[in-house]
Amino acid sequence: MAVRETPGATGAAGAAGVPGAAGVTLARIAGVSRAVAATTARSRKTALLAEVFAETETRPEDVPLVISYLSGRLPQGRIGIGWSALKDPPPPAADPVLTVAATDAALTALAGLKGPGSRAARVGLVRELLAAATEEEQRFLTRLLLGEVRQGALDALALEAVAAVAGAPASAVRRAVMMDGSLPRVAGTLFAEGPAALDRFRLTVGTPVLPMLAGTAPSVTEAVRGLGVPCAVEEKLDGVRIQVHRDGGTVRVHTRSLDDITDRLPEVTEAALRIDGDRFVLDGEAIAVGADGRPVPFQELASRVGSRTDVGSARAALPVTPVFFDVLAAGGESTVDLPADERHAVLARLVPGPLRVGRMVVTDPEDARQLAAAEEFLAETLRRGHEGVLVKALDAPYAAGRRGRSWLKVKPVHTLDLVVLAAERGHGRRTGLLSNLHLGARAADGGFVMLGKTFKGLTDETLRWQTRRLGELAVSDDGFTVRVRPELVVEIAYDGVQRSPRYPAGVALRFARVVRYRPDKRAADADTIDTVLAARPPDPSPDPSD
Ligand SMILES: Nc1ncnc2c1ncn2[C@@H]1O[C@H](COP(=O)(O)OP(=O)(O)OP(=O)(O)O)[C@@H](O)[C@H]1O
Repeated sequence: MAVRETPGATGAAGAAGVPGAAGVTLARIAGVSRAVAATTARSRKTALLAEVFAETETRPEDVPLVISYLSGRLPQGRIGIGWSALKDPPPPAADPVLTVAATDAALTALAGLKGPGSRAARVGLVRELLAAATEEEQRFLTRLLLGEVRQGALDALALEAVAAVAGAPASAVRRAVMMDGSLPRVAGTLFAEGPAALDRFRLTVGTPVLPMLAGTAPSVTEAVRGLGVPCAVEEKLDGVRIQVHRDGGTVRVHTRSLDDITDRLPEVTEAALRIDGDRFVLDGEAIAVGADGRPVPFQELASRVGSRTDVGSARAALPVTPVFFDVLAAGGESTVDLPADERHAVLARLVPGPLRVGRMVVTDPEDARQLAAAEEFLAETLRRGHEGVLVKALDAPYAAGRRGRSWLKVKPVHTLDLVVLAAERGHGRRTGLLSNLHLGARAADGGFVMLGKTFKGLTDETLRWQTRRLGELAVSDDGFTVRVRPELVVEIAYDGVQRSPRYPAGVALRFARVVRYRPDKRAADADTIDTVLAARPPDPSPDPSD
């Protein structure tokens, strides 16, 4: 494997970290990463990024890699390299000649190794890669491979920098990214082909786009008043988000993270084929309703969606129904830019009433009687066993992939989506299993702040699953606590927040318990420490578990 470019190929400019024909070096990325983290000024960060993007002019194929590495993502996803393979690096190279392209080639080769002996081969390849890296590059690479390069806010800055360098309006780049879901990919095309290529990133029936997400509001009244415009108040159904694409006789069903689950939910395909229309994209929720007419708990539904085997008997045991609340395309034409009330009119023409979410409309956000009716709608929705409501501004377009300010969810049960930072080995009945989870919220600097631990709420099946999964993510193990790459998101119920000097934020969760894992979320989607503190004021009573 050739991970080292010959110094002659990069020339003097290459040695200084500026790309020649061979491309951007890892040293350059490590330097920019450090400089961006060290400045708080947004404009300076954007300028630093624009500078490095401009250097890829002769090699636009490097742009996706530069963006991915700077934001701490590996295009290969998980590659099965843990701390043990990285802790004793070989002597570093003297000069920075390792390019991002060569690094990517090495990691692709490494990720492709499977089967017996592959672990040793992976370790061998990683050592070869490290040997080609300078000391600074080794440090960056190690952090990258362990998932420690976290630049949460980088994507928005990188988008502005990409637009500036390519001479395209930021709004056009943002739109393309919404449709494609990947800034690295959009930037690569933009740099290679110019701004006209952005037109290609349009919503097309058959290609999933990231769904629009909701913010949170403490009450219906505050949500409606906060939006300040006519709103729809819709049932919040507790199921699995589905995006259904029908193109003639072909239907594809995608999850919120764009996984294709068509084969697992045949009922959804059948329902989509019964709709009177042939080229459309619908956004909704797959729910399961019990014999009593109430929705069944999400966990049961999740195991149905998660299992690929024996769909037939799973379906017989727990049939699901799609319920739609938005339309992204109809008659083959994108509707995402239409305001929500027009989209709803399209939805109502296309989808029969029983397959549409229950809703009411508030025409005047200051009208006390309408607000009272909206509060009553929430109460009634909860009585029928649903989770809460979504309040949606009727004048807003569909903001794919964004936690829009025009959708606000209101639900009484507060849970947090936290990231598993580590797990302790269990004892007694749980010997041999990873049990007590260390839970972290996202911090402003891209890291995580630990807020507590829990081993409650875990079923035997979940314990076995998490032991296996956390083992794969392990970065260190002192025999008691296994630290992991911060990737798994878990939904936690809790009774409040209390002061606790033992935790870095000075607060800890009271009676935290696991509700469910959220495989549909990434660590970047987890709740922030600010959300946690805003949701529940610290309680001055001491931590009973201290
Ligand atoms: N009427 C509805 N409109 C939009 N989303 C709905 C609706 N009913 C249920 N949902 C679900 O609620 C989610 C919206 O909340 P949000 O975007 O915050 O996702 P989330 O973080 O998964 O929320 P939660 O954990 O509260 O379910 C959607 O992803 C969708 O799955």
